[in-house]
Amino acid sequence: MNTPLVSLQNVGKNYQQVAALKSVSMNLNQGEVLGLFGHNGAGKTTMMKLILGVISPSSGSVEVMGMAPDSKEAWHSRAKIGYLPENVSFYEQLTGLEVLTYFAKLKGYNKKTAIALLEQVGISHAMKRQVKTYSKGMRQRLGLAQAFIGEPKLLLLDEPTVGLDPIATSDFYSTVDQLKTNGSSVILCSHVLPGVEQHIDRAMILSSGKVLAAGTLSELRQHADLPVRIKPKGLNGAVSSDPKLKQFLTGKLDSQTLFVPEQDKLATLKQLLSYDAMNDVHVEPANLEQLYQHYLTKEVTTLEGDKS
Ligand SMILES: Nc1ncnc2c1ncn2[C@@H]1O[C@H](COP(=O)(O)OP(=O)(O)OP(=O)(O)O)[C@@H](O)[C@H]1O
Repeated sequence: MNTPLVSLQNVGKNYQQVAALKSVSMNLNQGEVLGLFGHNGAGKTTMMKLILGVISPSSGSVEVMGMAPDSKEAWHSRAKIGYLPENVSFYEQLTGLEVLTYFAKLKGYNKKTAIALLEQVGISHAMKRQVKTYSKGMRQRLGLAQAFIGEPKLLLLDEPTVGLDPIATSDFYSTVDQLKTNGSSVILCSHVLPGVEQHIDRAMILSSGKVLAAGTLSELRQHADLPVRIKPKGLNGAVSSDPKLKQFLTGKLDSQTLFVPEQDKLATLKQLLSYDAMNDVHVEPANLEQLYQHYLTKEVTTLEGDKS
C-alpha cells in the first residue's frame, strides 16, 4: 500500500486555553485534492500550520512525506511544499518580479521561473511595478504564483480565491487540476463553496476543532441522505395530481420541484418519462453548500439535544 503524503493521527492542538483541534485524523495521498471547510475559528489554518511544521501538535502525530514536519530532518522537504497564507502580504517597496524572484531563489529557482509564473497568473504586465500599487486581486495572484513555485509536491492554500475575479478564479482551478494531473497533492480551505466541488476529490468539514464529516462528496451525500432535486419541465400541474409523484412535492403552490430520496430517484424518473408532455428534466444531487449546511445544523441539533 502507498504511504500517504500527509497523515494526521488523533491530532490535538491547544493554544493556552483554546482547543483549536481535537483528535483529528486524516490521510492525503499523492495526486489528491482535499477541500477543508468550516466556519471562522474552526481550526483550518491551525491544521495547515501543523502540516507545514511551523507549529507542533499538543497530542497525536503529524507526518508529511514520511517525517514529522516540525523535525530538523524535514527542513529539506519544505522546498517541495507550496503555501498560500490567508491575507498574504509582501514587501511593498519591491516590484512583483523582485518579490517572486526572491521567493523563487529561496527554493532554488531563478528569475525565468518567476517571469513564467507571473505570466501564468496574469500579472506579467505589472511585474515591474511596486507591490504597493497592486490591487487586492493582483496581490492574491502574486501570492498564488509564490505558492506554485517549482510545481510543489504538496500545496496548502488558505482561501486561494479571495479577491480573484471570475476569470482568475477559473484560471486558478485549471492550475489546481493541472498540478493534480502532474501528481501534486493539494489542501485548500475556502469559505466560497460554489465552484469548488468539481475540483476536489474529498472534503473535510471542521467545526470547533472536530471533524464533522470527511469523505468523497458521494460518500457525504450518501451519509447525509439528502434528497435529490428533480425539476421536470412542460408538465403543467400533472405532477401534483399523480399519486406517485405528488408525495415528493414540498407543498409550495408554485413549485414543481420534486425532493426525492436517492433510493426513489430512478422510479421517479421512469414515472416522469411516462408523460409525453415532459420536454426537459434537471436532476440535482445535494451540492457542497447543502451538505455543509446539513452537517453543521446536525451538529447544532445534537449539541442542543445533549444540553437538555
Ligand atoms: N496563536 C494563537 N493563539 C491563541 N489562539 C489561537 C491562535 N491561533 C489560532 N487560535 C484560535 O484557534 C482557533 C482556530 O483558529 P484557526 O485560525 O485555525 O481557524 P480557521 O478555521 O482557520 O478560521 P478562519 O476561517 O477564521 O481563518 C480559534 O479559536 C482561534 O482563535
